[in-house]
Amino acid sequence: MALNDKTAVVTGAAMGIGKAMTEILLQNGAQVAILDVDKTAGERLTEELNKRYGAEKTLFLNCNVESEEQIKAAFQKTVETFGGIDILCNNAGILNESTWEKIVSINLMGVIRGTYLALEHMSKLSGGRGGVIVNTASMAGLGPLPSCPVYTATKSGVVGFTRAMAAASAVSGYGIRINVLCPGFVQTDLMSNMSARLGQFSHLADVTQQLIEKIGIINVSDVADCLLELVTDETKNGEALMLFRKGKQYVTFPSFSE
Ligand SMILES: NC(=O)C1=CN([C@@H]2O[C@H](COP(=O)(O)OP(=O)(O)OC[C@H]3O[C@@H](n4cnc5c(N)ncnc54)[C@H](O)[C@@H]3O)[C@@H](O)[C@H]2O)C=CC1
Ligand SMILES: CCCCCC(=O)CC\C=C/C=C/C=C/[C@@H](O)[C@@H](O)CCCC(=O)O
Repeated sequence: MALNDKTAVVTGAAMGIGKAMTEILLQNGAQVAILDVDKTAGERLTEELNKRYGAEKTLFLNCNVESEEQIKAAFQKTVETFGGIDILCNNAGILNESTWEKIVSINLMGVIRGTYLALEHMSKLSGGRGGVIVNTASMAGLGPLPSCPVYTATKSGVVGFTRAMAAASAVSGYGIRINVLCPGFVQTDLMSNMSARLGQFSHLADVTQQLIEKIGIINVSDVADCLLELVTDETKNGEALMLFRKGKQYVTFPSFSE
């Protein structure tokens, strides 16, 4: 899939991995709606990107993925501005084991909300052009991170939701491919103040630090490169792409169909 003049929506796009996703999509010719709950950071980034890529290429929309209403309004504005939606990156996420219901609401329910609302614009069954959805999970969605049980649960949920939705899309004829990214540790703000983010599991911060040293930390640009692969490679649907310092790998899951 060539990205020239395609329209992408990225959630949690004001910084970190979402910002890098936005940049790689712009570099490849897409126009991008930048959705984020942080208005100051979102507006600052948009101003910077406007200078580099042209004001008609980006649109900042203040949006909390906990709110169905706000997502709905943001998608509507994107469609009015750019004429449709071809690519959705459900990327917004947090790590704070103390506010566990909020992690579920943002990391898992935010992905489900975003996907269902985007189908109304993207699905060929409802007059859309089809396209591709990429969800950001984590390596923690493939194997447990003992210091973050709820974060692990949300990311496992995102992996399962993506794979089921990809199969539903293929069988139903939505014309949408749906894939999931599973990065290991990435250098972003989410990795700061780790002990505080672990809540009642802060005593496991050292164990996590050892795992970080063992598997390494990657850069946001490594994740953005993998996003581009999942967006452009039209053979990929229902795939989980894991990446950490050692490299990237499509995950093989057990099959129960035979
Ligand atoms: N940093 C890491 O080591 C890894 C991060 N991830 C995942 O990548 C995604 C992005 O994380 P990072 O860039 O590292 O974090 P970050 O903290 O650097 O950036 C997250 C962005 O999401 C926004 N955001 C937070 N809550 C939101 C909400 N309710 N609605 C809309 N926007 C919201 C923030 O304002 C921020 O701009 C998350 O889903 C995270 O779980 C996955 C694997 C590793
Ligand atoms: C605490 C910071 C979380 C950062 C956000 C992430 O999503 C990063 C997740 C990165 C890696 C997860 C790896 C999970 C590994 C498990 O499968 C398990 O093998 C680890 C068991 C502990 C160990 O072997 O030491």
